[in-house]
Amino acid sequence: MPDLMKDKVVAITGAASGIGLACAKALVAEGATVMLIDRAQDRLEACAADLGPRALPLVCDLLDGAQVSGLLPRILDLAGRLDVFHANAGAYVGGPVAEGDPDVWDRMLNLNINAAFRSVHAVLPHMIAQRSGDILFTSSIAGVVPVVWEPIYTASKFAVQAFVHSTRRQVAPHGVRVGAVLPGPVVTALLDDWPKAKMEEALANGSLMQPEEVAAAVLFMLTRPRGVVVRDLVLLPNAVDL
Ligand SMILES: NC(=O)c1ccc[n+]([C@@H]2O[C@H](COP(=O)([O-])OP(=O)(O)OC[C@H]3O[C@@H](n4cnc5c(N)ncnc54)[C@H](O)[C@@H]3O)[C@@H](O)[C@H]2O)c1
Ligand SMILES: OC[C@@H](O)[C@@H](O)[C@@H](O)CO
Repeated sequence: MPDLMKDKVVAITGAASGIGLACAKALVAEGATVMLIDRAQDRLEACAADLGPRALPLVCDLLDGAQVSGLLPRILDLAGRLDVFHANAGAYVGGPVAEGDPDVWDRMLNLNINAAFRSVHAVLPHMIAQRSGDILFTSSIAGVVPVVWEPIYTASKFAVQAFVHSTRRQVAPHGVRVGAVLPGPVVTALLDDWPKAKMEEALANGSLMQPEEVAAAVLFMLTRPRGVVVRDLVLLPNAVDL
């Protein structure tokens, strides 16, 4: 069995779909025990069953602050330790600001920013105490390029980038690494919001990646020597002009 992640315990949010699920598969295949965290209980349990005994489902609504605060004890109960926390869950809203619905923005901003930061807050003391660990975000190309067709989503991922860079510097002296993978468009349910014509054009001209490409990048990031951090890894379909 490949064993690049043998004996490591990894927790991934948004693991019942898309990029989170692909990362879970890649890490289980490399010997990790993976806590699959998601609110979609049925999908989550089906995914965990599919991945085998080293994939453990943990149902959590990340928009519920109390559930997020309780994540660490639940992870430790199930897996005994925590080496990697992958704050991956996120949502997408695109379109013109003038025509947007601020209540819809609020739900996305709460998930992409507040829930992600709260989840890191819940697990960081454990990593600092053990003087080792990895915090990894799924950010986006929209975290470093102001994407004109998705200003609110772009703002959410710029916030993620600011958090990654500043928190990384706080916790590096404690042996904890913080980094982000920043993909361009990936074929997942997240892009259901894209106009049909845009999706068809992207599929036809090769400007969409598969989630497995992101999982391979995540595995690369997590398997660098402990003294090296990949702070930002931007990953684009080469046909994307961003
Ligand atoms: N798909 C892309 O093009 C793309 C590109 C760059 C970055 N990203 C980022 O990748 C991450 C994952 O997105 P994806 O494309 O795999 O999307 P996805 O929709 O396939 O998966 C998102 C998962 O998050 C879960 N989730 C949503 N709200 C939740 C909540 N309140 N509590 C718990 N779980 C919740 C969903 O149930 C789902 O399983 C997001 O942060 C997204 O911004 C996606
Ligand atoms: O729209 C371009 C990208 O921002 C988007 O497809 C993707 O990065 C979503 O995170």
